[in-house]
Amino acid sequence: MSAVRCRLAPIASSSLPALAATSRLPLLKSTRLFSTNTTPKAVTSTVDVLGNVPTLELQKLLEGGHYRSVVNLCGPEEDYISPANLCEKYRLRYASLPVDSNKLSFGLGESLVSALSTMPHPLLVQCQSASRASAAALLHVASSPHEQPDAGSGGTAELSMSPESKGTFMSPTKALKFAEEKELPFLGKPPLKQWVERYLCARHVSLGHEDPNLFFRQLFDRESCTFTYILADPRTREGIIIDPVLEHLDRDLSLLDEYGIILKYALNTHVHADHVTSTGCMKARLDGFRSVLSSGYSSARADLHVDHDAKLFFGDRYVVARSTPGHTPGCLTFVLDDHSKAFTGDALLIRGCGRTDFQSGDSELLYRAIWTQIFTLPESCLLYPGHDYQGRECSSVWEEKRYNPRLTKSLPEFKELMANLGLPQPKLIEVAVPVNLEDGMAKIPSGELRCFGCQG
Ligand SMILES: N[C@@H](CCC(=O)N[C@@H](CSS)C(=O)NCC(=O)O)C(=O)O
Repeated sequence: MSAVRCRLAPIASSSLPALAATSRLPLLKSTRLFSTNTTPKAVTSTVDVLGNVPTLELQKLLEGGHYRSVVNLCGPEEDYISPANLCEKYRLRYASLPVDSNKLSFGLGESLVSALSTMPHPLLVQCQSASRASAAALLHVASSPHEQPDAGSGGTAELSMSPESKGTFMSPTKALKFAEEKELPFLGKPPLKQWVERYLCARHVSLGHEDPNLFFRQLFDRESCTFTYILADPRTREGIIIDPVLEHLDRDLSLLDEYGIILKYALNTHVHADHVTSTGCMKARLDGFRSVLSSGYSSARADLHVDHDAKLFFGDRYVVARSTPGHTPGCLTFVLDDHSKAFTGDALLIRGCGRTDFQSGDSELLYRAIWTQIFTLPESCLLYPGHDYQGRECSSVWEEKRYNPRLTKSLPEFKELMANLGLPQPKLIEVAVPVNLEDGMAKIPSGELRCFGCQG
């Protein structure tokens, strides 16, 4: 609440000065025009928004006994008719939460959501033009499950929460659709609209992902900037590892041991060109699991080749393989059963994507795969890439659909861009590709296959 001034007026005592209170009402300080939003607009059944209106009109609204509280978003420097005295007169709760359109922050959104949910309803939210008020009301709707339209309570099915979204927070797209249907005035103010979108996105992707039925760790290799992931069912202790790196075999085996994980599968999202997988060597050190690669690499070595839609179970949980070719022909994205997380390998990177200039890469295939197989996941789905070169850890479908500078281009523009990236070849490509085609094994002079690296 530190970002805003919040003054909650106590419910007035029984001895209310009648006419005296009216005479204390501040006069209009200038000839500023009143808002065009002079009648309350219902955002929900208990939250209305209103612009700046003349005292008598405000009085008529508040004396009727309908509202139980008023939240005023105007700052002290603005010309407006303060509802404070009228609230005192009619024994309504009153809060002043100035919203400066030049200082819109996440914290401000949190304060507004908190105020609008705790003030007694029916509630009137007011500002000059009802723009800030309608933005605040939308944040409240998106954050409050009981305020959200759903099929069961007469709302449109399209606006209802998807079962995959699990949490109680409305998706940014649904919330904005709701705002459009209601013709909320903030939509006409770009800074307010952008603030609302960003607040909704940040809340939406950060909620509902703490899953007590999933053990999850993200690990990093600084040399190749590769991410490795461990997932397990905490009940059965069965788990998987995705894209393990040879140099970290000891680290990963120790962690699996310390976590008490019974490894079922070691998955490679594709045949890597920049580092050697540890899946082959891991098999020399740990029993009971199978290495996995796409059936797109039918001649490559792996214990299991999987097709698009294959489910890989660990305990009661599973990931589904989705074919996302383009960086290489056999790239897979592994999607968690509840669509809360997806492991995109080198198909989709944060604000980027895998290069398509070697290993039979195909930029058109990649573009189509990302749009059809990844961007169709719920917007709240967290995306965990195979690499990040700029210190980022994860993203979401919502973010990448809007902010990925490559994938937001048209297909012809994307193809043009990908054909001219001009990146140097990965330093290890000549070594890594042949070894990874053998599941991280290498032929020793006698022709036998041994673990690459340990040669054991
Ligand atoms: N400098 C690294 C290789 C960097 C690189 O080419 N990364 C690949 C994924 S690993 S094959 C990629 O697709 N990058 C896309 C991009 O836009 O950066 C090395 O020498 O190993």
